[in-house]
Amino acid sequence: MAQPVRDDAKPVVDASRAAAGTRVDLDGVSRRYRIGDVTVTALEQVDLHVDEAAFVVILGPSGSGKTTLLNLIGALDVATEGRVRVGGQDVTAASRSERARLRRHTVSFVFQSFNLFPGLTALENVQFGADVAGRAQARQTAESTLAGVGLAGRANHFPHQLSGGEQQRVAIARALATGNPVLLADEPTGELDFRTGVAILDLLRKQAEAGTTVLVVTHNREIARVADRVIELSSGHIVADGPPPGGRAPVSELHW
Ligand SMILES: Nc1ncnc2c1ncn2[C@@H]1O[C@H](COP(=O)(O)OP(=O)(O)OP(=O)(O)O)[C@@H](O)[C@H]1O
Repeated sequence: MAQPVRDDAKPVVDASRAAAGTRVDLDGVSRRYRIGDVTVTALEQVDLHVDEAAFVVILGPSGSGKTTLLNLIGALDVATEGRVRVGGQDVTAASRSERARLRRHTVSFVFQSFNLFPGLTALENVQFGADVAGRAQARQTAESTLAGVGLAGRANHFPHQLSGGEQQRVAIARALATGNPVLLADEPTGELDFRTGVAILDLLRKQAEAGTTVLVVTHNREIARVADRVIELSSGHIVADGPPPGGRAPVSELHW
């Protein structure tokens, strides 16, 4: 049995980066895909300004543009119109190498589909995050981060030997081990049971409190209750933006 996520799990922060704080700004951002004669608009004229160290949840139905939004902020995709800035750096105008540097040192991702390396163990996957970000003592960082998500006992297991939820926790640990100041998570609790999901949310919350700017995509309205701010997307537009109704709830109050 894997260990549960530790209640005392500490956020992983590279103080030299997080202390600088990193805000995210989108101005008039659209993303359109052209497929033959058809144009699909994934995002339309989105303006969004996120403060450093905020814990933001992006809500919306399937196809509303949530993943597209994260991909643009994380420099995995380029806007068709408008400007995306991360920590003041214009991602839209950045060269390929500048975008690669941003992905290494500023923004880390938890993907919906995990994207773990099948030939690396859980620990090696997590250490990869720390190595790519150039962290000193990458091995120790990886070990403590993996323990923080309750998987110290699975360090030498390969992804195919782990359950979906365990793979998700390795993916989260890999993103945390970078120590990057912006964390983007696409449905990070989708594969997790209630208790593990709540513990992971708590870890992400603490990460934001320690200085990381955290944006979490979800379908789950209950998760949104723990955010500082909830942004709702519908058909590529922001249709609501503000604190959760009733104010921010502690993670311990969640039910799902
Ligand atoms: N590479 C692509 N080519 C064409 N259309 C795309 C592409 N990527 C996304 N889209 C379209 O853009 C819209 C938004 O997609 P996106 O993946 O951002 O939605 P989402 O809210 O993340 O959905 P889900 O919750 O199902 O993951 C959808 O209509 C989708 O079909």
